Amino acid sequence: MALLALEALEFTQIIIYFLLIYTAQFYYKYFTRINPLPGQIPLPLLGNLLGILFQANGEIAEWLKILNKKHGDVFETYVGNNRRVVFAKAEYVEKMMSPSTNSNYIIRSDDYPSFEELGIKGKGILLNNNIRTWKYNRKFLTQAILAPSFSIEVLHWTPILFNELNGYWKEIGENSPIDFSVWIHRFTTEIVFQMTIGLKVNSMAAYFNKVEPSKRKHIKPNIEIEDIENFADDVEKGFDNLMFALTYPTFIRHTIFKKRNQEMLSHKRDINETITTIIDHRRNEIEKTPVEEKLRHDMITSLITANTDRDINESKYMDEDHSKPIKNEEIGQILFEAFAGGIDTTANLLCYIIYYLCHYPDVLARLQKEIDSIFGLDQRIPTMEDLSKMHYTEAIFKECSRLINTVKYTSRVSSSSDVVAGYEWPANTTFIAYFEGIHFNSDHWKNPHEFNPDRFIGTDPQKNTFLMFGGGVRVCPGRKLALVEMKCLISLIYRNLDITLVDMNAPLKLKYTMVNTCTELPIRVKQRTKS
Ligand code: HEM
Repeated sequence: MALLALEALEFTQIIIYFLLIYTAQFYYKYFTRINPLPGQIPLPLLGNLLGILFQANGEIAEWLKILNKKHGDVFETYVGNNRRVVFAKAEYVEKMMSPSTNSNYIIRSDDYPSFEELGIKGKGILLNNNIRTWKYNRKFLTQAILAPSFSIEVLHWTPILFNELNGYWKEIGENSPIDFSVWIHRFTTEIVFQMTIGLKVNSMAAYFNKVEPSKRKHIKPNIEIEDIENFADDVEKGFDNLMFALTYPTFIRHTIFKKRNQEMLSHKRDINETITTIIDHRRNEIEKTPVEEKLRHDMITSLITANTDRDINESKYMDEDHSKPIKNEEIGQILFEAFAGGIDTTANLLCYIIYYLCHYPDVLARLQKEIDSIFGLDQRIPTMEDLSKMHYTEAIFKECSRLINTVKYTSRVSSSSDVVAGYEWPANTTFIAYFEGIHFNSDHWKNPHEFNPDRFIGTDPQKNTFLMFGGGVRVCPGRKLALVEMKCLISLIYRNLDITLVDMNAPLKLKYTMVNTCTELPIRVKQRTKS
């Protein structure tokens, strides 16, 4: 018995010694780190997690805002034991935002252990740090969405789906509040699915049935996947999960938040299953299509047929690693990122735009004047030429993005040592370009907190002072698609509708995950009568 107690004591002592040595080592490394910057002193393993949880409500973006206010344009923060150097000034992010393919800043982040757990390590585009596969996958996405035919398709589908949306709004009537945030996520889901897999998923119809059960519509499913119409919710949950995975160190996720971690993994498995069914469905269709018959030209077909006998891709990207057909799991991750990028970012930005237009009637009047000058009383569908004339509309989009920031920051890891912001940094340093800080920096913007779309009229912002879509080699590949879709939709909305907020005093309700999500935006919709 005494021997056992002695052994237990020894074991406890060993653990205590180990912790003391670990902590001493951690703080030795911390206090002798290269280029010490202001920031909160980290705890071993936890980094600044306590500050993030208790001062910033668990949101890293909010934490950066607090540090930016306290320490200025250059500071540091810790995620677990890993240091992040943060910049909130255009000059400092210049190298990170270099478009050169020889850039030292191609890698977005280090590989978190959660990437392996989620099965996304080295896959897809957004968080893929394997430069070879990232390049290949990105080329596929950009080839599909930057082709002029893709924009033409967006112009074709946006009015059709707007008419469907407005049909439901007419039935709901002008006196009942409508949650624009939910409807617009449903709308962008429908557009993205149409553009990437060529299928209607009845996202808006299903929501109409939910809010107006007495007027239920019959929904004819195009693909037998349970709950596919609610995919926008999956995307939101996916971003929330990713943020959880990026915020909490592994041992915390596996202990205190074990249940939450399991939910995250189970949600990812469900999404994978849904996307695999979508891919199998299309594979089947392709197999059944006679060889002499042309295949539909959409993103999923381009991914499935790549490097096969039925390859529909005009230009072939091949290297020693990529001469074989793309595997299902890789196709799935690329598709998911196209869905996620296309659904959430655009939908949330449209919420900010509607909110600001309701609060600034003079800006709305100028937008309406621009739209009327392009379209008059003509109800024709917008063309690319029409969209190219919508300068004031685009300025509004930019000003809303500057003030609300759909994405508040991005990161890059240096591949070799470099001088940044006047300091020499070793290779493998992680830098954060804090967009929100840059967008509010009074060195770059006059009266930065004022809503003024005119600041984007007639002059281009100084280099790297406006980073709505990020920059450099990892700039958002969906930027053109997003602008075409949003201009087309806004022109349709304000040619046909008068929109008012249910509560003019309510602030915009936002929650930051990987994107700045508008959680609710109750509006009233009145059909516009033109005289
Ligand atoms: C208003 C709409 C959008 C905004 C504000 C937005 C913003 C951004 C930002 C800030 C980044 C990070 C860039 C960087 O690190 O420098 C990004 C990356 C990305 N976006 Fe978008 N985005 C939008 C729409 C889209 C759409 C429609 C798609 C897809 C169809 C998309 C797909 C992606 C992908 C795949 C990446 C990762 C690129 C890479 O790592 O190489 N985004 N986006």
